[in-house]
Amino acid sequence: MTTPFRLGIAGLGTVGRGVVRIVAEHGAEIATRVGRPVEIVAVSARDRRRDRGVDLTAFAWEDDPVALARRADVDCVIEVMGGANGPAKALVDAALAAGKHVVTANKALLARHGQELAETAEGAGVALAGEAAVAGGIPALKGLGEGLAANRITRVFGVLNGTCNYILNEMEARKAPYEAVLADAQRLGYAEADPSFDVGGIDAAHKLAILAALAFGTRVDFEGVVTEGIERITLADIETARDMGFSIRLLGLARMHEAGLEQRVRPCMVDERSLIGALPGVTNAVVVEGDFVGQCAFSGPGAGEGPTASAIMADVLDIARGAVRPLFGRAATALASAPRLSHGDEHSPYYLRFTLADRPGALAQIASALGRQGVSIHRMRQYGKGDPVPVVIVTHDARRDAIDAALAEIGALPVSAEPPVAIRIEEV
Ligand SMILES: NC(=O)C1=CN([C@@H]2O[C@H](COP(=O)(O)OP(=O)(O)OC[C@H]3O[C@@H](n4cnc5c(N)ncnc54)[C@H](O)[C@@H]3O)[C@@H](O)[C@H]2O)C=CC1
Ligand SMILES: N[C@@H](CC=O)C(=O)O
Ligand code: NA
Repeated sequence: MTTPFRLGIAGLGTVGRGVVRIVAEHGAEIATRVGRPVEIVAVSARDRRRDRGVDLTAFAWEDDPVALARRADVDCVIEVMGGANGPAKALVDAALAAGKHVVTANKALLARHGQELAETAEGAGVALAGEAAVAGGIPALKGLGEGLAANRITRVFGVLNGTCNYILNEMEARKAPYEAVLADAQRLGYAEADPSFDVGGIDAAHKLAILAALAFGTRVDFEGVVTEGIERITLADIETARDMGFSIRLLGLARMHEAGLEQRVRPCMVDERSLIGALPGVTNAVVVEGDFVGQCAFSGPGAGEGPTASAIMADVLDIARGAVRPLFGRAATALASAPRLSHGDEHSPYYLRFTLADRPGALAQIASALGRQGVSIHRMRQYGKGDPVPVVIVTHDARRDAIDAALAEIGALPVSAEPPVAIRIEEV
């Protein structure tokens, strides 16, 4: 009789439920692939009485997730509670200390504590795996860490937050305001418990920090990700972008320069016909450039019950087969510190939106502030005749620090009715 591989699941929300379903529906095939049964033995969540639409009667219940982590009959703990600190961190610490493998979907935890946790797991000879944490169902970590492992990576970028992609697409399709579409993303189980992590770019920054460590062999540096969300993007920006042949995407990008590691998450305008520009709904994409392979793109569902549970179980199957791989593709203690590229050194063409009082000379003040910072104008357009009136300017290639300085100056002018918005135009 083969020994089963026994799972304990902490968290029974969107993702935890999906894991229960996938084991129930595909248990027999999974056992054939792995060569032994994979079974859930215990679960933990906040409310034992709640009906979650899945049968939990065969599993032991633990009110305390840390107790679940310490159970002698659990080989692998699946952490799908969320949160960088608090119970999720306590659970993972306890599981690793007890010599259990850990599979987690928690990018906040890995971005903040992944370095230390990976060192602990590797020291204990157990797995710490997080495929579900980056780009949901897409095998991004596997693709980068295994499939492309022989390459020197030059750049990694992509759309890493499903909620934002969904919001940007739906705002345009339904001509709906941002708030209504965000409520749908929450109802569909895409958004984080605190959705400001999605729309503020923090969730994508968590994922980018993990990807960058894997890509460049550098220590996880979440604090070094320059982060800007989509909160100030309007339907008018989306429609203007479309008019110019662009889609607006929340793009995460990491690249190693001689001067340091560039890590940024920002709304960007990209060619609407590109892979990134055409991503529908909640779809994510991760594009990796390697020196020998060239460019490889992975795309697929980045959030939701099924895709995330699929990624969790991919890690579980690996571990059940005996494959215990380092989370960052090499020993965590071998990851190097990299200097951060100064954010002002970024450069590209920019789309700038100003909301100006309709007064003689208003445009001249904008143009001269841009000129003083050495920002050259490529196109300019005034929309409508209201007061205040939106004015859009597309620049030639410009340094980010010059754009920021010009915008600070313009935002303080009496003719500025709202703070200006800058969206980078990116080649993808
Ligand atoms: N929903 C999605 O599409 C994706 C989610 N993730 C990550 O997966 C994790 C879980 O996400 P969801 O399932 O969407 O969250 P959720 O909010 O639907 O479920 C969280 C579960 O954890 C339990 N929980 C939370 N705090 C607890 C505590 N202190 N003690 C005991 N139980 C506690 C809750 O009772 C609930 O059952 C998060 O780290 C999230 O970032 C990752 C990829 C995609
Ligand atoms: N909230 C996240 C969930 C997956 O990581 C997203 O929208 O991408
Ligand atoms: Na993934």
